[in-house]
Amino acid sequence: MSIVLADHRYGKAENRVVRFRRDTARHEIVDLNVTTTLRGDFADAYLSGDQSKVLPTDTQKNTVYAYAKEKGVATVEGYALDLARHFVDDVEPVSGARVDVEAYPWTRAQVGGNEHDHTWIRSGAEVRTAAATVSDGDGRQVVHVLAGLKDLTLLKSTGSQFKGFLTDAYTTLPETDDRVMATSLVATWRYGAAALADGFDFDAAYATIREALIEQFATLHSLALQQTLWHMGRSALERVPEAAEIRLLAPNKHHFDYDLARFGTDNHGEVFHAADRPYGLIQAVVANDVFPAAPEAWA
Ligand SMILES: O=c1[nH]c(=O)c2[nH]c(=O)[nH]c2[nH]1
Repeated sequence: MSIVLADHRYGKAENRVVRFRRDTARHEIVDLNVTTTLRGDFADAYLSGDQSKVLPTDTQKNTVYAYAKEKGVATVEGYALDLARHFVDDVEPVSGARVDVEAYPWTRAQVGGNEHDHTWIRSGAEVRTAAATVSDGDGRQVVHVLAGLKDLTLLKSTGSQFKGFLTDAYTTLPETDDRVMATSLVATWRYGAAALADGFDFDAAYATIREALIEQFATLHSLALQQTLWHMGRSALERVPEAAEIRLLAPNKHHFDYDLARFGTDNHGEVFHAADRPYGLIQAVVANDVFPAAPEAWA
């Protein structure tokens, strides 16, 4: 028997970076949660405790903050990419880096009917995400950028049905042709090489995909959440041809008609019990077959 050290990686998780731009009286805010993960020649740190090749996670943290100033955060994807490239290109033992970024949304406070210059209100629960991975291998560098969103909570009060499903001895679910459909969407898409060239507008692509996802959820008469996810993913990739694939993860946040007949009251789809668990968990990967697969982008 031989016990070996298998996969290992390390980094600084959840660096909370708030970056302002104060060049004019109208300030700008970017509010981030940044996680660095490094892979490379670090086995000795585990096997013998030799730290000579270990870039401390404290240094990684400092770099995250320094880059927010030195390189700026023009887009979250670009910032993640700058950091990931730095760790691989400039720190000898590092052969692979992943930088994950979450961006929290703030909207300007309305004061006297006008947007305030330096006061914001934290808006919504929805979080924008980005992840850049850079790895050395076979004499060339492989770069991937993922972008996405999470906690986008969507609900429609009609336009959704679920019937004709498989039944067996344990099936009790009634068929319905008018139900509430709700989810808290996680969507992550991978950009192809064209998006990694300078000048690609990550913000515009993000807005286009977000809009496509919401529009499909709203306008498609849904036969199942599975069908809705397929249409969301397809529409996103059709509208942003630089996106190679999109992964969708959607909890089915069940809303059950509350039985008011017990009290002699009709309930025509007006009063529901919003159950928080268990929930259906529907997932799909939708891909544009023009692009080669890249499972390593997700590792
Ligand atoms: O859209 C749905 N898909 C399912 O697979 C499923 N299963 C279930 O009980 N309700 C639903 N709804």
